[in-house]
Amino acid sequence: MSEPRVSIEVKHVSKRFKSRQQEMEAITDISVNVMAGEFFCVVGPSGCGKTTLLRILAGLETQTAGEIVLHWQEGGRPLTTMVFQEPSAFPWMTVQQNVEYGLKLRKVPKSERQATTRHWIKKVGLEGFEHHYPSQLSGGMKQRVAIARAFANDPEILLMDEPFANLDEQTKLIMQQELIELWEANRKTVVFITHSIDEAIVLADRVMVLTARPGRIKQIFSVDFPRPRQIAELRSHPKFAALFSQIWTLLRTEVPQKREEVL
Ligand SMILES: Nc1ncnc2c1ncn2[C@@H]1O[C@H](COP(=O)(O)OP(=O)(O)OP(=O)(O)O)[C@@H](O)[C@H]1O
Repeated sequence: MSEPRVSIEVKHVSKRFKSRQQEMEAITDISVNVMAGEFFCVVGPSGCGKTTLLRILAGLETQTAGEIVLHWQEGGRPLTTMVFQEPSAFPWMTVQQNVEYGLKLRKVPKSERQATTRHWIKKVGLEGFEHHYPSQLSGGMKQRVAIARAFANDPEILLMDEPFANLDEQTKLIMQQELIELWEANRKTVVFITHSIDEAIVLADRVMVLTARPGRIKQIFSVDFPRPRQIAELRSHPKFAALFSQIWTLLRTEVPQKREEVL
């Protein structure tokens, strides 16, 4: 069997924010390879630089030191799509127009665009809501629009910044299960930021734990539950509890440092 391909190579990346009053190191010397088709989660205390790292991967922010290499078999820069914590659907566009947006930008022919849009609207359970505007949807439905738009775009790399953080617990569970199923059928390279250890464990192939700010790699855990995964079953698995406890033991040593800093 051939070796899995590296998709994202993060080499000694640091980021320092400078303002007139102060300089602040957000992340320090992060080096990690995310493999093609891997679901890679990042957890860490609030303010440790998770979003900063993701924004650097998306090309929205420039690192102060180090290098990001995105590998793609076809050469050039792979297509990268980001899903944010806040529902990011355009309020003046219908569900259908929102999902279609990236395809339109890339000038995908109309018939293919419409078929792809229909496919993803159905996949995320928004059939019947094609002509609704985001203001007519619940929070969970808006995040479904964002996820459908991201998958419809067919990116090589999907960057997700706490996409379920603002959802109620039941909707979150449903969305996690739906995301797992979509991903298991499509195997994008995903970097997924979360505050939630159990969200990371149910979704990820590996979980990277960062220290308090400036974020450094504390440890990377492999999550070897077989796929396809069923969240409800996983959570009651003894290995789930053991892994949760290992990650929490590491993270809790970081949280007090952060509190003292804030107080
Ligand atoms: N554009 C910016 N200018 C100055 N400082 C910034 C900027 N963006 C982020 N920071 C600072 O960098 C640090 C890391 O922020 P970041 O949002 O990456 O953390 P995070 O781990 O994603 O936090 P949270 O979990 O609370 O969302 C914070 O102290 C933040 O205030």
